[in-house]
Amino acid sequence: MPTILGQNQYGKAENRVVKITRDGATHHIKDLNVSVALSGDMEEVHYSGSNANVLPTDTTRNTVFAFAKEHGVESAEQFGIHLARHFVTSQRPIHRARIRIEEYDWERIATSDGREGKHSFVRKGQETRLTQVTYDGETWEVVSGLKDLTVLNSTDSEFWGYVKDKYTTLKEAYDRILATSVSARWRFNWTGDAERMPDWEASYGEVRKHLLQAFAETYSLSLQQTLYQMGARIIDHRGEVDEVRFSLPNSHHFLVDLEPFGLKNDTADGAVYVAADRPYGLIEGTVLRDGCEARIPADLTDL
Ligand SMILES: O=c1[nH]c(=O)c2[nH]c(=O)[nH]c2[nH]1
Repeated sequence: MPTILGQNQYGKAENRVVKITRDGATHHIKDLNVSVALSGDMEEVHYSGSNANVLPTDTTRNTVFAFAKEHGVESAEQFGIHLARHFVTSQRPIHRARIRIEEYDWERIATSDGREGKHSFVRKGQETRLTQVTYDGETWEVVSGLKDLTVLNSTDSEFWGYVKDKYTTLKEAYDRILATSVSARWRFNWTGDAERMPDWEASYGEVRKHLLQAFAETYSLSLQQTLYQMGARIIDHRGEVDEVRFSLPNSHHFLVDLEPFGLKNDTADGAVYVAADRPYGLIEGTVLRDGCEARIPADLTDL
């Protein structure tokens, strides 16, 4: 043979596992991105196409989710060790398993009365803060905002009572995860008067705070309702802002079906979700101070 097979590995990459454990009303979240790479006696599948030694990548994916349910996720290291040991010791042709795990950290969102939130989280790592200042020699316009502020409520979210046609398959949800990565812009009503210039730094912190608190404290029947509440909370508390526009991807978290492995997986406790990447719902809207004009472009990428 003029060619020979060199190093090779295979598996399922980027399994987005979210596990919510409940300690009464206080929820804990473990959010992992798990990639499995296996190698061993894999010459035949490459040379002749015989799959006799191939544990499907689909099975490696199922194993990740089933292990999250059955054995828990104390730490990424412990979870990785458990998985690697399983693949190498349970499958004769597999000699090496490499489990890579990224873990995303979440912080609790404090409530408006200063208590620590029980089931509302903001992902650690700073969002990007944005501003756009326009001046034509006469008129000032300041629009500030943020993007990539990732938030999650592990309960207090439902979605039901929607229109159903022959293409509707979505099941009504009475207790779901609500998660989004907030992109927002808010327009200041400052007109250039140096005496009345807002404290931009303080304003940013306050707008962000109200946005987060409204997200955490709204019992949500739809992301649209949460959007409106976030905008209204900002307008109600911040006199310097007349208009807020949001673009909110609905980051779907689906309960994984673990029935085939004899595991019951419901929202009650220790639920394991797959954080789906694409497609995602995209909910966008503007909230205005009554009587004010909408000037932020509908497409935030135009700003
Ligand atoms: O909050 C939601 N709003 C929707 O418009 C929608 N559509 C959908 O499929 N799921 C959801 N969730």
